[in-house]
Amino acid sequence: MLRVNRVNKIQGIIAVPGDKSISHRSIMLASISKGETVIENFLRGEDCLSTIDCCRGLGIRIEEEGKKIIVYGNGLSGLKEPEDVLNVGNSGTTIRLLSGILAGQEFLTIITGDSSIRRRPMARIATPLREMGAIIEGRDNGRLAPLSIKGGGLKAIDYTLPVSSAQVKSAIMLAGLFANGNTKVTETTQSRDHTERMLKAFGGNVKKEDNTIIISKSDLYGQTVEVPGDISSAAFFMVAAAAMPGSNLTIQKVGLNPTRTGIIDVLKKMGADIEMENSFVSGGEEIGDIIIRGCKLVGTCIEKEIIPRLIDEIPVIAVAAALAEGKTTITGAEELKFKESNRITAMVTEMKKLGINITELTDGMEIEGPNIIGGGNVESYGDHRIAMAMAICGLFANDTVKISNSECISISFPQFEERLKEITL
Ligand SMILES: O=C(O)C1=C[C@@H](OP(=O)(O)O)[C@@H](O)[C@H](O)C1
Ligand SMILES: C=C(OP(=O)(O)O)C(=O)O
Repeated sequence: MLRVNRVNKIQGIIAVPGDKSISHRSIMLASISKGETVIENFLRGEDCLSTIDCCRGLGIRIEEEGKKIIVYGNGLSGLKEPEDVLNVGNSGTTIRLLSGILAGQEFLTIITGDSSIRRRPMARIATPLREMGAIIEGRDNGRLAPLSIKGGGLKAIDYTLPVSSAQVKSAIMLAGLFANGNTKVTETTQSRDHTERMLKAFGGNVKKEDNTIIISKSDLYGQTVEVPGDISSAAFFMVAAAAMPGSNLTIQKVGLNPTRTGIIDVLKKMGADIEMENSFVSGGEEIGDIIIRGCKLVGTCIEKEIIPRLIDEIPVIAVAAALAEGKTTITGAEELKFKESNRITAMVTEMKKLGINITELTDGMEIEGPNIIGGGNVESYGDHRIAMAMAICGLFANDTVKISNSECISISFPQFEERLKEITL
């Protein structure tokens, strides 16, 4: 149980842990590359540790040397049939991206995860991977994990994503590395493009024509990867500082890939005082410091087009909206129903418990502010982003906010409480 009390301001200079999406991808690409990959600032959150476990289960040697992770890649055809079921824990990114790699392997793998993973939709990856030639079975007529995957002999496909999802896009791209011909993936709304960027950095044959990515069989070579700070973790402190007048916070070396910076655009639209400094590029990813000064925010309208650029930040954006003057509407966000929890219902239910004026919509939510936030007991639903968003509510509440099942925070941000203590006065 995490207890959070009201504070007067947010102040300091901090760093947040490594980006979760980039950490997962660095282990997976390194595992199928030739030679060694050294990963710096890898996120030691439970989800990324699950990716390490799964790749070890596929016969890859992965070692921790001080702060670095070293992966001894075996090349494109160097994975081995696992002796046991692979378990991704709570990580959707692990099961979906790894399924793309497993579709390229002639051996059998059975892959599963925790109760949340076993409820999340897998047909979105199984359908295109089957079209490429992989044999994938699962519960509910092949739609739910555990999944069994037997691949090999893949053929390239030309696929338009029916939902905007970087996980589905990446699964097809990774399978495309093992397929004969040019695999094409088209997306109507741009989702995070870390797989495209990292594949290029590892020597992969990948190019983009308009909104279509084209990939073909190519050897990958081990690299040094410097993982930027996770903007999705930074978002919790960004909202706290932006909405609390008198605050002044610097978050150093955060990933500023434009496919991830929707949170900055939205907070600015809400009147927040945010600046970026010391920008540089490493491994094809933009990195920089974010400086936030607190002020009064105003409500805004968030629609479908921007959702993929801030999908994981919506729970904490709802908190910013509760503190802002006027109405905030979030629509076109149905995908939130398929995350670790149904994040629309979870945020609406829990914020209501603290007296916040919030209404559930079929594809989002509507929040009328500003609210006087009360204390009380709230639930995390075992969802790290819900737990941290509710903790940010506590910083503004007139009594203690107690979040049960808050251990799940270690899935993406094990040092969340420590960092929060460092910046609150
Ligand atoms: O590719 C990734 O690393 C991720 C993609 C997003 O999921 P979807 O692809 O399901 O939108 C996001 O919500 C998740 O936290 C990480
Ligand atoms: C949805 C998330 O992750 P995943 O899909 O990897 O479980 C998240 O981190 O918010």
